[in-house]
Amino acid sequence: MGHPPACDGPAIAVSDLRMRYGDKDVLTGLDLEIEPGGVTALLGPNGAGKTTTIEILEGFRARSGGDVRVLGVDPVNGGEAWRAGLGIVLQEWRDNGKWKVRDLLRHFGEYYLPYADPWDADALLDLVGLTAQASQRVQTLSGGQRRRLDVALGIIGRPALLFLDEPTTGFDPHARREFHELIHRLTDLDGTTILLTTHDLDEAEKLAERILILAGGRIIADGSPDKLARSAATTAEIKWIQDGRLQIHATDDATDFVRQLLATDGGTVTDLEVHRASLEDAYLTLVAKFEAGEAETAVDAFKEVTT
Ligand SMILES: Nc1ncnc2c1ncn2[C@@H]1O[C@H](COP(=O)(O)OP(=O)(O)OP(=O)(O)O)[C@@H](O)[C@H]1O
Repeated sequence: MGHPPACDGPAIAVSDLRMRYGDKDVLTGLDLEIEPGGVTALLGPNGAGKTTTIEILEGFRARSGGDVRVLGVDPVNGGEAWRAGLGIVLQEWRDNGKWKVRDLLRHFGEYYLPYADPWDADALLDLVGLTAQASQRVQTLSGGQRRRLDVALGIIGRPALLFLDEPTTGFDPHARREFHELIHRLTDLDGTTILLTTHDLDEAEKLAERILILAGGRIIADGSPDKLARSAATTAEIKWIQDGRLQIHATDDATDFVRQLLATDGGTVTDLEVHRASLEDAYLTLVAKFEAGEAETAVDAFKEVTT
């Protein structure tokens, strides 16, 4: 027994998902399909509806309309066995402070016994890098250690699908890098499907092979970080040093420009750098276009480079 029963089809299948709070439409027809395995990042400005979407997928929130299947089941009807297939790491929770780390993990692991073969607490502590803290009380952990414990609690039942809501908020760069390695290990080791929300574009680029951008109540862009970055601007910035002076040039054809530069410079060019638009550039451009009412232009620009 490894994973709890997973489905054969997509891990997540959503069509025409709608959510209205009072008279405010937050989701207005969201379509989404995620195949098992890999990391998908859900991005979007504050208030776009990321948490709402994730909560609907987790079965914590009833939707206003549309069709949703998570591990083949409508979350509204998801029973305990279905829930055991999900791992959930919420934005922040501060319970269980007096528990010792290993004891808390063992305790949580027992809940999964009817459905799955949970991680052994010590093996999991090793995986998340908390072996040295095993006998400490939870309230004495640092922020980064606490977050790693949150992840351990989220994955102890070997979920087929893991939701991470802004997992590295408040991490220092070292803790962030360790966390990213942990996420890679999870997908490599267990084939876990991961859906994460983040405001950190750099993190999305490092972790996810697929990026979804939510704005105006639906997904306005969907593709790899690389393709998304290229959608924003085809212009590259080229920097180099020549005769001891920094030179900067913007061009649509970086390869051709560099070829010509090197062919004609007589060997004096050094420190050559080609800078393409980053995912952050692409994201900000897309969302700005969207908010300026140029939704279709923004989406079309993205489609051009992804199809
Ligand atoms: N229970 C609720 N009742 C009424 N409105 C809500 C409720 N929950 C969320 N909203 C509203 O729905 C919109 C989307 O909120 P949500 O938290 O899903 O966005 P988000 O994309 O996760 O935002 P953030 O990036 O700030 O976390 C916001 O305008 C929010 O005020």
